[in-house]
Amino acid sequence: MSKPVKAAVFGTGSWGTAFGTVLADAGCEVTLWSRRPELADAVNSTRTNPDYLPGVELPENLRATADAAEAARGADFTVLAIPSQTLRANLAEWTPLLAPRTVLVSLMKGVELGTTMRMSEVIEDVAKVGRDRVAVVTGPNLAREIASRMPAASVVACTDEDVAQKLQTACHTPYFRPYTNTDVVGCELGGAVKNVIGLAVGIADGMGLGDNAKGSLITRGLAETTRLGLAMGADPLTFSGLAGLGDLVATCSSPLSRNHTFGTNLGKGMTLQETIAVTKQTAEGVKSCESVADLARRHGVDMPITETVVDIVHEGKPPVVALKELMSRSAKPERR
Ligand SMILES: NC(=O)c1ccc[n+]([C@@H]2O[C@H](COP(=O)([O-])OP(=O)(O)OC[C@H]3O[C@@H](n4cnc5c(N)ncnc54)[C@H](O)[C@@H]3O)[C@@H](O)[C@H]2O)c1
Ligand SMILES: O=P(O)(O)OC[C@H](O)CO
Repeated sequence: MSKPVKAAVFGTGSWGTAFGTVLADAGCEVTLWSRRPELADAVNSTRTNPDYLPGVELPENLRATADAAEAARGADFTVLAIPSQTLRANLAEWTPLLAPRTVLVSLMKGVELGTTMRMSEVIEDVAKVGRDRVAVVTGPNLAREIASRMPAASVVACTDEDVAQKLQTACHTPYFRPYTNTDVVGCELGGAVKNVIGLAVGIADGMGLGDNAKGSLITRGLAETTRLGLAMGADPLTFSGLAGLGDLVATCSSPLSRNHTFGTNLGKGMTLQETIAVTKQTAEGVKSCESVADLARRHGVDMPITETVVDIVHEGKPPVVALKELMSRSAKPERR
């Protein structure tokens, strides 16, 4: 009998715990690394994650530890599920502990501030591994639904198709259907930019602008994501797939999305500080809107919705003023 696949998941937040559950349900032996020992103890003693996924029963073959070395030991897959902006510092600490041939898997949907690096690039840079040892999981995957074993499809991206297929097998369950893709650039951009568009749609919802506005923002948001992707060498078809359109639809329609909810609060008139105070979990678009806008400028790509989100979130522009400016941009053909 072959040995079970071992997975270490760094991050016991919503998605780390939910994806760890997927891996465990698919037959892997899973160890979650938790920053706080008391959360690791709670996971092991109650078989739940009371802080992030209360009420969801966790599988027996998933356990937690606050000891990073213990989590990393012998892992075939080392999954990273922490905020994008802390990845570099966290991974620098964990790199000496990694199992020799482990595949590093990013669950994160963000772009690093300052460097404008995608998460897989940060991983290659810090852990000094080739891109064939780095994979990305992305798509319409709201953690709470997946932890409740509700059906979803996803994308497992790696430049090495064999590695993508191994991870696909490791996380395939009756409720979680992963597809492989070798377009890592497109898959990561789809995931990071949808958070920014999710903020924009949330703002529009909070302002009560209606479903036509939502449909327009999703579609034009996808157009600007695709423009950026093309400039960065991504396959444009990736953006009509799960990592692009699929994730945008889920994020922009769900009250479970932190980015959508964050935007809704801003659109209703809460200040940035008030909105941050009521947001308990990672809403990546709040920081990544700046790095995505930076990336767009570096590639000479026009991203008006992203720029508008930056203006509202970071420059304090009132949403009504931003809306007026967005709508009064010069008229142009749809495909440019
Ligand atoms: N929640 C979802 O539905 C979902 C789905 C797909 C992708 N993602 C992405 O996954 C990533 C993680 O999101 P999440 O939902 O699990 O967030 P979360 O806020 O629920 O959990 C974040 C985890 O990171 C830990 N953490 C926070 N700051 C840290 C630091 N400085 N050092 C080490 N650990 C730290 C927290 O303790 C927590 O365990 C994000 O990039 C997000 O966009 C989330
Ligand atoms: O809660 P959000 O806004 O981070 O979205 C969660 C997932 O990325 C949806 O696929």
